[in-house]
Amino acid sequence: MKYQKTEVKLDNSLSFWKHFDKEERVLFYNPLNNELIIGAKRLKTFGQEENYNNYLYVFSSRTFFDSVKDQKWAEFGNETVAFEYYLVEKKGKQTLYYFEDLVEIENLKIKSNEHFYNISADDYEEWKELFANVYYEISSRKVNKVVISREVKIVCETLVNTESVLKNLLEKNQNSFIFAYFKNGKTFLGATPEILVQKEKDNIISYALAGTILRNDEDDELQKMMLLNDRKNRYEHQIVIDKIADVMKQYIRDVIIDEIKILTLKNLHHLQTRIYGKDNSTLSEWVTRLHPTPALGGNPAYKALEIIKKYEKHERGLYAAPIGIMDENGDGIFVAGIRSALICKNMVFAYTGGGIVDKSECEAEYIETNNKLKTIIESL
Ligand SMILES: C=C(O[C@H]1C=CC=C(C(=O)O)[C@@H]1O)C(=O)O
Repeated sequence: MKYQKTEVKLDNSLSFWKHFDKEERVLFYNPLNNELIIGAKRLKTFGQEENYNNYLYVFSSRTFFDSVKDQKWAEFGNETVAFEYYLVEKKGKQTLYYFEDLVEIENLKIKSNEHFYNISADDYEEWKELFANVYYEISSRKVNKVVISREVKIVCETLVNTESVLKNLLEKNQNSFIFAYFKNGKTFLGATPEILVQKEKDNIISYALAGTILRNDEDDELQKMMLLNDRKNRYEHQIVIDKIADVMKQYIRDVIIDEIKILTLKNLHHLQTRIYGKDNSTLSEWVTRLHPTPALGGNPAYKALEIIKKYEKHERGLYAAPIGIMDENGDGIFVAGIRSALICKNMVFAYTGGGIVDKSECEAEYIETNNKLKTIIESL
C-alpha cells in the first residue's frame, strides 16, 4: 500500500496529535532509535491471519487477559490497525505520510498544563489483603512469583489535557517508551521501560525487566550496587530471565543471555537483561509465546494468572498488556503497557504493580508501587 509523503516543520509533533482531536489516534516513541510515530484515522483493521506487511506501520494491542468485562475498557485492545495518516519524527526531521488526501497541520502551541487533582490512594487495606492472599499462595508453593497491581483513581478539576500529559511524559522519561492510544473519547497512555519483544529481520530480542530500587540523588551508584547485589531482587529477576529463555529455547537453538544490567529511569533503577536469538516466526507469534512474562504475570504463568484474576479487584485491560508497532516488513517492537493510565474526561485510572516473591514485604512493595506511580502523577 503506497503512502505519499511530505516533509513538515512543526515546533512540536504533538500538533499532529491535536489536529486529529476527534479521530482514533496512536502515539509511540521508541527511545532506542529516538523515533516518534503518530498515526491518526483508522484506515484498516486486520484479521488474525491477514497480511499487513504492505502498510507503512500497523499498531497492535492486546488486553492483559484474553477478555475484559469492565465497560471502561470496552473496545480497547486485541486488534491490529493501520492509519490513514502518520507523522514520523526522527533525527529532528518530521515526515507526514498520507494515504489519499494531504492535510495541512497547523503549528499549534503545545503547553504543559498543571492539572489540579484529588487522588484516592487510601487503598493500603485493600493492598494488605491482596498481598496476604498472594503471599499465602506463594507460601503453599503453588507459585514462586505473582505480580500484583493497584488501580488508583485520580479525579482532576478540569478535563485532562492529553497533549500536555504526553508532552510531560516525553520530556521527563527519556529512557522509556511513550505510548498513547485514543479511541472513543478515552486515552490509554504511559511511559514504559519494559520491552516484551523486538524483531529486526530474523533477530528476536526480549528483555527481562524486574527488580526495583528508588534512585537517590546523593549516592545513586550505591543504589545501583545495592540493587545488583540484593538477593530478593536478583531472585525475582532470575525467574523472569529463566522463563523468557525457556520459551525462546523451544524455537531457537542458540539463545544468548547477556549479563544483568541496570536500567536507570527518572525515579527508579531496574534490573534488566537482554535475551536474544535468531528465528523467522512473526512478531505477533512471539508476542503470543512470551506474554505475560513473570515480570507482569508470575510463575508458573497459568497459576499466577488464576491468582491475579481471583484476588485483584480491578480489571487490567491494557495495563501490562502488549502494545506494539510494526513496519511494512513485519519488524517492530512490543512493549508492556505499565507506568500507565486510562484517561476518561477528568478521570485518570492509573495502574501500578510489583512482583511478589517469598521474601517480599507488604509495606515495602506498596511503597514501590507508589514510586512507580510517579510516572503518571508527574505527567499531570
Ligand atoms: C508491574 C510493574 O513493573 C514491573 C516492571 C519492572 C519491575 C517490576 C518489579 O520490580 O516488581 C515489575 O515486574 C509496574 O510498573 O506496574
